[in-house]
Amino acid sequence: MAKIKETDKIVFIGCGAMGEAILKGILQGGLVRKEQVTAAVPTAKRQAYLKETYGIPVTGDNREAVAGAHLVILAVKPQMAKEAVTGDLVAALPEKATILSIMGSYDLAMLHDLVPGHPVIRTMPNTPLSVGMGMTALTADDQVAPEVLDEAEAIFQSCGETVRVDEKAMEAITAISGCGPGYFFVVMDALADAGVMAGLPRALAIKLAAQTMAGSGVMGLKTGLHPAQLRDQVTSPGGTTIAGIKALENHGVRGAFYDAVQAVLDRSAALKK
Ligand SMILES: NC(=O)c1ccc[n+]([C@@H]2O[C@H](COP(=O)([O-])OP(=O)(O)OC[C@H]3O[C@@H](n4cnc5c(N)ncnc54)[C@H](OP(=O)(O)O)[C@@H]3O)[C@@H](O)[C@H]2O)c1
Ligand code: PRO
Repeated sequence: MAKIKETDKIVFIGCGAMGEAILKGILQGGLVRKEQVTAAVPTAKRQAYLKETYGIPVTGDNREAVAGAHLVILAVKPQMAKEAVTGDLVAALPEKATILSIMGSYDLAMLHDLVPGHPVIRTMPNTPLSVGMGMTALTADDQVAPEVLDEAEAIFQSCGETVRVDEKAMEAITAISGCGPGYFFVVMDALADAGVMAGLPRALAIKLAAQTMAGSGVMGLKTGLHPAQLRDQVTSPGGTTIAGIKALENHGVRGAFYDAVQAVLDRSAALKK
């Protein structure tokens, strides 16, 4: 894993759910010292929380935050980007600062318009980052120095897996791993509800559903087998699982996922207009 120099300053513009997950990963992973990180968020409550929890410098002034920055992580909602990254802030950026965005549906061209003259890295992480099990895709323009891209990747490796991709894959990746936790929590909740219907206490039903989802995911990763082969291992001929799968197929479970991914692609395209 690439090292981040002790003199390099990392700045978060916005530090909510995702920013905090990344912050926790890099501090706990020992990638940076807390003095090297600054977060800028507008509300006093969030500022106090971040300062108390992580002991990092926190400010409400984005311009002040980026002074001396090596890497600026844009972790605001895409709708807030223009409010957070003003012309004044761009003017205050050190000449060599690289911009790393985690904003969904915000492509490299839009990032260049937002922060002219700076190398930009676009990423798509996901919420399991907060428990060290994230999946992050990265893409960069050709102005990004290879060692800075290595550092960016190390940031996300401190809280999960990473993959470098061509930008044209980013929207599909958003629809699979970026939004995927949302789909799986719906499935987890539904399976737990069905367990409650079958007479299980709620807490037990949720634990069974969650551990089964986690275990199935790890099996997929560790065995490298095709999901259909893993499914076959559960389905005894004439047994119970195949009866359950038939019911899921009758309800169009596969079609539902195709539609979900297409809906994300459509929404992403609409958000860019
Ligand atoms: N959540 C996901 O599953 C996910 C996955 C991949 C990528 N993303 C992307 O990650 C980004 C952040 O999402 P999130 O879920 O972390 O959102 P979030 O929890 O709402 O955090 C947004 C942060 O931005 C801060 N903020 C708002 N206006 C600001 C401004 N003008 N200047 C500086 N900071 C400002 C907020 O500060 P206060 O707390 O003080 O209001 C908050 O800390 C989004 O662009 C999203 O597309 C999210
Ligand atoms: N969550 C963000 C959204 O819902 C981006 C990908 C995952 O827009």
